Amino acid sequence: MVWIKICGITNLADAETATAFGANALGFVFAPSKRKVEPDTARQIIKALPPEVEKIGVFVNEEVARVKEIANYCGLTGLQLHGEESPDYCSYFRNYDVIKAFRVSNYIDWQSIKPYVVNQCINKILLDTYVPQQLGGTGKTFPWEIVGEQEWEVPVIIAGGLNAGNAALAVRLGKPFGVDVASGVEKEPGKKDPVKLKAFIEKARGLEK
Ligand SMILES: O=C(O)c1ccccc1N[C@@H]1O[C@H](COP(=O)(O)O)[C@@H](O)[C@H]1O
Repeated sequence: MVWIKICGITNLADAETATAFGANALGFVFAPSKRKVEPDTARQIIKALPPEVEKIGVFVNEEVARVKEIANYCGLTGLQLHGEESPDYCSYFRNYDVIKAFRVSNYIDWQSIKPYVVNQCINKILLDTYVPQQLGGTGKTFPWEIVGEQEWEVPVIIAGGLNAGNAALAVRLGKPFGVDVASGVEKEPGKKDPVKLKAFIEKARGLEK
């Protein structure tokens, strides 16, 4: 069954709704974003969530000490490093599930990803759509078939522009370990739409009636 992360959680109601519909992981953005959440808020939400739900902090080129401080304070279980973090940087977080994001246009630059895999400093790869001057949450897709054409040595997550209308195709073409969505299940930035959330999870998992 495909692993699903719902990103850009800013309030408990959305976190509980996504969890009830079967999300495996929730994402909390601590980088500059329309979905940015304060550590105090994230901590309160995370405290109320069941242990089996993964709590992933999203960071972009943040200082190592600050990432560790927020992760510890909030009770994060994983880190999504969405900037230009190096393999050495990633290896500072051995106690966390480390997801390294790489931005993709119409091909995958395996040479830039390989050092992270060879050094075993990450647990998962996330492929998000390259949009100049935007760090994430772009709402734009890339050709998912380029993921499915390759053998991966670590679990791969597809992100970028996913929604209930395209999730099933992304999973069929890309054959990923998981999918991640932020803007495609929102009413407005930082507020999720329960109807879109439910439909996304059902479509990604092929469970729709
Ligand atoms: O969601 C954000 O605002 C964000 C900001 C900075 C870095 C990453 C961010 N989110 C990640 O972006 C991708 C794609 O999002 P979308 O579904 O296209 O809106 C996803 O991996 C989010 O985790």
